[in-house]
Amino acid sequence: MANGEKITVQNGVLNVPDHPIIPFIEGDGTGPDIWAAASRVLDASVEKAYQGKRKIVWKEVLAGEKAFKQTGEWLPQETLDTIKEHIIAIKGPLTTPVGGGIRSLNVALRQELDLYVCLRPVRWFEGVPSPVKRPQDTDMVIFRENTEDIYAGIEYAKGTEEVKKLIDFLQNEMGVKKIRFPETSGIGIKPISEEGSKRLVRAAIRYALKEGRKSVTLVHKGNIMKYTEGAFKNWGYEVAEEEFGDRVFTWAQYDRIKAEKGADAANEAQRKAEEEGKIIVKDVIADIFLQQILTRPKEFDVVATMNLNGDYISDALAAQVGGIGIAPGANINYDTGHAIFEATHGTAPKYAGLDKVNPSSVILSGVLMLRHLGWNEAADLIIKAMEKTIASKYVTYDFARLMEGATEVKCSQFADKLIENMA
Ligand SMILES: NC(=O)C1=CN([C@@H]2O[C@H](COP(=O)(O)OP(=O)(O)OC[C@H]3O[C@@H](n4cnc5c(N)ncnc54)[C@H](OP(=O)(O)O)[C@@H]3O)[C@@H](O)[C@H]2O)C=CC1
Ligand SMILES: O=C(O)CCC(=O)C(=O)O
Ligand SMILES: [Mg+2]
Repeated sequence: MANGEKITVQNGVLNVPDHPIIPFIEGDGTGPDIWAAASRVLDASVEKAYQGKRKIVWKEVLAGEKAFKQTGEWLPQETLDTIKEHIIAIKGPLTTPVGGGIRSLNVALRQELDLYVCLRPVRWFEGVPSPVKRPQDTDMVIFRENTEDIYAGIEYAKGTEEVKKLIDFLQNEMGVKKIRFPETSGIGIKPISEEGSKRLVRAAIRYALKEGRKSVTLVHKGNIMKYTEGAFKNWGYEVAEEEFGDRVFTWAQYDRIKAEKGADAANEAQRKAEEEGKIIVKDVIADIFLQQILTRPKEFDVVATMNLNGDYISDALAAQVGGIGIAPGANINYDTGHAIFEATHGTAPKYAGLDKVNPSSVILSGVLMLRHLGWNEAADLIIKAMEKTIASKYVTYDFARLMEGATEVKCSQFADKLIENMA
């Protein structure tokens, strides 16, 4: 089956042939260097784990600068169709200009395929340099909503007809008096829906139950944005209690018990729930969360949040375990089975073509993909090789500059060493 076969889905369950065709986007900037390294590591792990019985058949699809050069389009329809058809894909980073130009292709891919969960696990590998004293205490899994929020792209530039119309509507029909400088404002709109929030929190709770995690924390700024972020929190508690009633204990329940029977009774109810192995569903306001992940990381486990908070939190948490050179991710629709695996970081343009940056984020995104396919033996080989390689201080520049006695290697050499360490 040299040409490979398509992955299919039935009732949300993947059917993975031994030679699945998996589309990949190489990415812009450092993408080509990283992808060359990552694909070699993924292939080697599959070869070693299954002795030739299984093999990924890679199929390149175009997006970003390479697509624009070859087709005149940034995100060709053919790319979207191919990914839709093959269910699973993996990608390198794509450039988004700031303050004008094309809108994010990364966001477009997520929205077009309705990949509503951006899953970003954050764990520490022994030996990785970190700015915190106990990086091993950070072990969280971010569920970032991936299709709504200000990422919906409803935004109008200062001085345009659109923004004038919108401001006029807000002032004259909605009675808005608080636009401080109406003549020179741009306006962005933040849609957050009940469906979008509930499907995200549902996925986070299911994950927590399946993986034996202890808590799901809803992170929001609901004190300020009451009907978007505050509503997200309320809908999160609703879905937890309505759909997972006997397997969770929520802080909304805690508050009700406290109001009725006092704090001791509420504490006792939570203690009992923890003892019974129930998932604690709690919430925290986003600003203090960013302090507490540093000061009390052990208190957080699965984190469910909206798009913008999730974007900030992803990079902040990645820093605690060694930075975005080692921060993987997956964009998933749990209903259709579609998923695109990608790193948390971007194109790091100043390092493009230097064979320099850390390929671990895309490699670990590949590990998430292998696990998603059920190919755990290959995934385990990569994790073991990564642990061994980092422990031997054979690392790319980002880790080398923070480690004593490290051997700094190129992106491709790091991949070579991982492959060697699979043996
Ligand atoms: N999903 C995606 O495709 C994403 C795309 N982007 C896009 O990428 C472009 C650049 O964004 P920018 O904000 O500079 O963020 P980047 O993540 O591209 O880079 C910021 C810094 O992070 C470090 N870094 C990034 N990648 C690696 C790596 N593989 N190994 C080691 N260190 C790494 C480097 O730090 P240092 O210089 O200190 O070594 C780099 O200068 C923008 O167009 C942005 O929109 C951004 C995020 C995600
Ligand atoms: O699309 C982009 O350019 C940025 C995306 C991003 O920051 C992310 O995926 O975390
Ligand atoms: Mg980001």
